[in-house]
Amino acid sequence: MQWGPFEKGELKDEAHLDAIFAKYRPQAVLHFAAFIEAGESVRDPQRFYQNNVADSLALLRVMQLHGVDKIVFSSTAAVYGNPLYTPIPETHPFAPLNPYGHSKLMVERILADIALAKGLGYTILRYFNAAGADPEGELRENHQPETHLIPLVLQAAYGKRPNIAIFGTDYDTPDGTCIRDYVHVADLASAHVLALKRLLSGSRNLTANLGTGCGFSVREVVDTVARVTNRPIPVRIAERRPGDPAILIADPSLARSELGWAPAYPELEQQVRHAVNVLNGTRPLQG
Ligand SMILES: NC(=O)c1ccc[n+]([C@@H]2O[C@H](COP(=O)([O-])OP(=O)(O)OC[C@H]3O[C@@H](n4cnc5c(N)ncnc54)[C@H](O)[C@@H]3O)[C@@H](O)[C@H]2O)c1
Ligand SMILES: O=c1ccn([C@@H]2O[C@H](COP(=O)(O)OP(=O)(O)O[C@H]3O[C@H](CO)[C@H](O)[C@H](O)[C@H]3O)[C@@H](O)[C@H]2O)c(=O)[nH]1
Repeated sequence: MQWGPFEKGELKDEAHLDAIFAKYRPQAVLHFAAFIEAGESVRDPQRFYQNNVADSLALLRVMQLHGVDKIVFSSTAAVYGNPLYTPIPETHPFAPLNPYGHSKLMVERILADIALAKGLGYTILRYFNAAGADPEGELRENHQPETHLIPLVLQAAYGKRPNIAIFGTDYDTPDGTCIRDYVHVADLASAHVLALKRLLSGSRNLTANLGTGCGFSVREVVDTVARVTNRPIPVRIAERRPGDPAILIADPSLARSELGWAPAYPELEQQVRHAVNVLNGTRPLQG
């Protein structure tokens, strides 16, 4: 893999952003930076709104200063809240359950308003559950603290935690546990490349879901990790986690038709295999 230059900085440091824009003269921005832990956003909403909304405004100010008028923004399925129906199309009503989801929806609104007022070109990508790891074995996720299901199940498989807690087994789903649409991080990356090319070609603004359209339950995730790692996984049944919808499955048809996007790694097993390969420092074995 060939990497571009890396500059570390804070969105709110407008002088630094200004220098970076002057140095590289970008044509467009891919905006991933955000606080992402929903539970933390409930405990400290101001910090989330400051970081995710106010600091995004700082980025948009610097973009405008440098005449950069194209942006791809990382949004989330959390804007839909508890879905009224699945699969979820982009036209589904918004009802975020926490400040994290609200903060993303606010930035979506800001982008649409600036597009109307100043002609900003944008693509908003609403990811469902990001999963997997770099298929080439170089990159993986590393959250501190980790709250996402798949990396936690992997920790349980390798004895780095005593067990995995399943948050609720009484949901209205076939096995009683929550269902999510896991989308491989490499497929998220390819959607960004397609979105960027489309934006640069002057196409109209777009808001699109990124998911596979298939759902897997928490138990299915645990079973898949057990199968891939060939290790037993101690499970603890726990209370429901507040704010968790029973089922979140994307209708990804807009991303397919508008971006020509089709996930290369829609299978949960393959996503888990890539995460395991990187975790163990091994190069990809299969697929
Ligand atoms: N992981 C998922 O399942 C998921 C799902 C939907 C949407 N998203 C969105 O995708 C994006 C990336 O998520 P991720 O899972 O890689 O999260 P992450 O926490 O691994 O990465 C976010 C990065 O942004 C940086 N950052 C945060 N605020 C910043 C600021 N003000 N200035 C500069 N840097 C800042 C953090 O230091 C971190 O490196 C986020 O916008 C998130 O909301 C993620
Ligand atoms: O220890 C755990 C951790 C999670 N879960 C369950 O596993 C499922 C997935 O949970 P994650 O925390 O991995 O992911 P979320 O669905 O909560 O949220 C993720 O996807 C959302 C969009 O779908 C948001 O974007 C959010 O930022 C992102 O973390 C949920 O049903 C959750 O209750 C457990 O049972 N035990």
